[in-house]
Amino acid sequence: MDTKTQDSTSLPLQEKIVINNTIPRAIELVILSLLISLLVYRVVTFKDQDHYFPWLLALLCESWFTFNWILVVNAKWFQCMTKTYPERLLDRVNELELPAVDIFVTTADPILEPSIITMNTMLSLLAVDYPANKLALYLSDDACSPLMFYSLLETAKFAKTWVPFCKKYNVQVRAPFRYFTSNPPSTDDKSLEFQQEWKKMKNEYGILYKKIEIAAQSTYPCDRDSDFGVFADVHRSNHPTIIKVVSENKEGTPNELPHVIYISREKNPKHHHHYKAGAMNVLARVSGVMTNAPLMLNVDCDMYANNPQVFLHAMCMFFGFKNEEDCGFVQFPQAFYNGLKDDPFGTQLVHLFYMANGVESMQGAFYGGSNCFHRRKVIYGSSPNYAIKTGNLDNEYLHKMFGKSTEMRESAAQALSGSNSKMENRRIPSSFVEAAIQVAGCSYEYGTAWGKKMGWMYGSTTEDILTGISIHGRGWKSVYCIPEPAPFLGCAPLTYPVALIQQKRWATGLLEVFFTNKNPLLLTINGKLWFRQALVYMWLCFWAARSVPEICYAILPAYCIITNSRFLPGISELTFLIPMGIFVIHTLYGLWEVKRLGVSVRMWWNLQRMGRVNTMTAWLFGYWNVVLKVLGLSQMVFDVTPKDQSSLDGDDIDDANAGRFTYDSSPMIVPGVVILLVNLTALVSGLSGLVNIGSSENWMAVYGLGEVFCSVFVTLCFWEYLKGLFGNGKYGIPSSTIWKSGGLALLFVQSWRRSSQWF
Ligand SMILES: O=c1ccn([C@@H]2O[C@H](COP(=O)(O)OP(=O)(O)O[C@H]3O[C@H](CO)[C@@H](O)[C@H](O)[C@H]3O)[C@@H](O)[C@H]2O)c(=O)[nH]1
Ligand SMILES: [Mn+2]
Repeated sequence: MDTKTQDSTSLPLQEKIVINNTIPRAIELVILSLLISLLVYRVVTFKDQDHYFPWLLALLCESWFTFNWILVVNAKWFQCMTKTYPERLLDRVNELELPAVDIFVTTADPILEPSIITMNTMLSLLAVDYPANKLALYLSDDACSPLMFYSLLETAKFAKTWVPFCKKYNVQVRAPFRYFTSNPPSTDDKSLEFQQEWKKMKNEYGILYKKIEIAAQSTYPCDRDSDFGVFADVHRSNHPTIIKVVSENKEGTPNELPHVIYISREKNPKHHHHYKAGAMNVLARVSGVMTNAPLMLNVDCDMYANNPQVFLHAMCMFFGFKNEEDCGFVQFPQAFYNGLKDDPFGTQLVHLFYMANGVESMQGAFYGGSNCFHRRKVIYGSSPNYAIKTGNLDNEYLHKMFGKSTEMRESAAQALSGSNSKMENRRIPSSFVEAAIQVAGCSYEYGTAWGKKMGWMYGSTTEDILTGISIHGRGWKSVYCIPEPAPFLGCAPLTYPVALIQQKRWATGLLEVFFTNKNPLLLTINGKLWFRQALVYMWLCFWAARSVPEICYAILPAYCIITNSRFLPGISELTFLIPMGIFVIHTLYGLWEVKRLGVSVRMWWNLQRMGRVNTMTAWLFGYWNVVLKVLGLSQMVFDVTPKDQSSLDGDDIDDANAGRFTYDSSPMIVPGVVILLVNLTALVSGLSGLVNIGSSENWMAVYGLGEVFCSVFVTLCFWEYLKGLFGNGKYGIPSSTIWKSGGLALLFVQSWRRSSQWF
């Protein structure tokens, strides 16, 4: 063996890099000790207060904030990340040994999720750097849309030239809508042949785009007598299963296209379809009987693969750990190609970076619903290092877990015992269509473990976190992989009402997790979830619950100014330094934290204020949703986030107005407007009080400076709402919302004025 190969085979495929975290940790502890001092101070001075109510409320809120801060400190305590070396992979692993991967793309609505976006995602995945005979691409269409099917047929045809083109010229961005937005490559560095092919490809993509656009405009895009006959007279919420093998790599050659399969699972109003989690379970079963790859990748319809090496990075993780337990799944980050500058609505998840690096030192990344490679056997409920031989799995057990389909049970036994990774087991999808239709039926799951003990878990609108926690609860670890360039890019919400709906769904789903049997504390006691990881899950679950103390705290300063009471120490007292210290250090620390990520100060401020605004509006509704659900009064719905097509139509998004707040009549805005109005009333009444006192008296003694400062701060956080009160058209808050909120604000202020004497 020569030295070169010896070196490269001994080098690791992945490496954990520990990041020095001493200074942040010290600052976090300073903040924590200040918070605790504040609590002690409140308790000690409680009996000296003229007004007990604001003091008590402040104590309760601050106790919660301290608890939350402890969860944050725990989450970020050790920081590390895992680096991958795909260039070493093929020295260590023979291409033939690379495992097969079944790829799942979910879509649910051809209007909210334009099919051309989904098709670009498909194209980017068809063209990844990985042997095509190891891949099968499944598209789940919850809308049962003939347009989607038509688009997929056309896309598969286009892919026959697109994929070889990408591979021949090593194209970096393999989603055509992104690739062709940049100018034609300059002449000097590329050959004439490339120039010509580039133009030809661009032209062909233009034709595909046009075809899909025209089809989208007609009610029924295609000929009823052809392949599309099955779509005639179906209703999206009531129809039989449709499964079509769109393209098949029968010869199993690595340079052809992967298999492409269209699935629209059976729907019937009598059976709950469990939204995305339900779709994922159907995908797991259908792919189980059709191709049964040992690994699966799942992406949302808008998340195209932006880095063609992404599969190789994932394999560095799967092959790089000695112990498979250390790599239950591999999660790639969610980033956005259309992210608005400086994240005005606070939806791009940038600030979760330190949390992600923190859990990487524990059990590992959260499953984020998209951009994740799973082991099939992990999804099938197996525990780490639990060796199963096919013969050991008795039929009764398989029946109870996986359902009645014989093919399903056989394939599950293979997956659990690991025998599906053998090349000899390669399957041809079209010979399993019948079996696949059976397992995609809407009543197939009854009496089985799907959604309860294995598969994607039911019971939360954030099925990702629920599924991830149950995997960690069985003792698996996971890894977060952040290669350059960004592995996947998707569509961020582009308007405020859409961002609100998404935030509400997340907050709802996360709190729902707490009320299932996958509760983090339960899984630590009964399962194998690490205690510290459980605390991080708690931090996540409690997003919605944070709304209540935050709202109380945002209203407190106004209450105090209006009722002439106090919730903070006076400015002349030494103890004033405690809350001031918390505010100043926390602010500067937050600024430094995002600065280290290389984002602008403007973005920091947006994250700050939207952190507050989202908590007090969307998350409050998330909280109510869960309360109603726990009381049995309502059921959850998964509202799909609209994916914006304008960015790929080449319509310049109106730059001046991009990121400007728009409003609809959503009730979620009401609490925000009430908080704003109450604080404005307090500031105005405070000011007019000052005028009456005259200059001779010490006005500082009358109004607590701390309270006024807090009130101004809350107003600044809701500055966009203030603009919305006076805005026109969609930029204005609807007058009905203003009236409702105004009424509520008035009610609060009046009742405080009357009742404050008693507390
Ligand atoms: O009944 C449904 C509803 C949704 N989806 C699909 O689910 C995906 C995510 O939906 P989206 O509206 O884009 O939600 P987001 O809030 O953007 O998604 C984030 O949050 C979800 C819930 O936590 C995760 O499932 C996602 O992976 C994660 O990207 C999309 O591909 C949809 O097509 C379905 O397949 N069936
Ligand atoms: Mn999305």
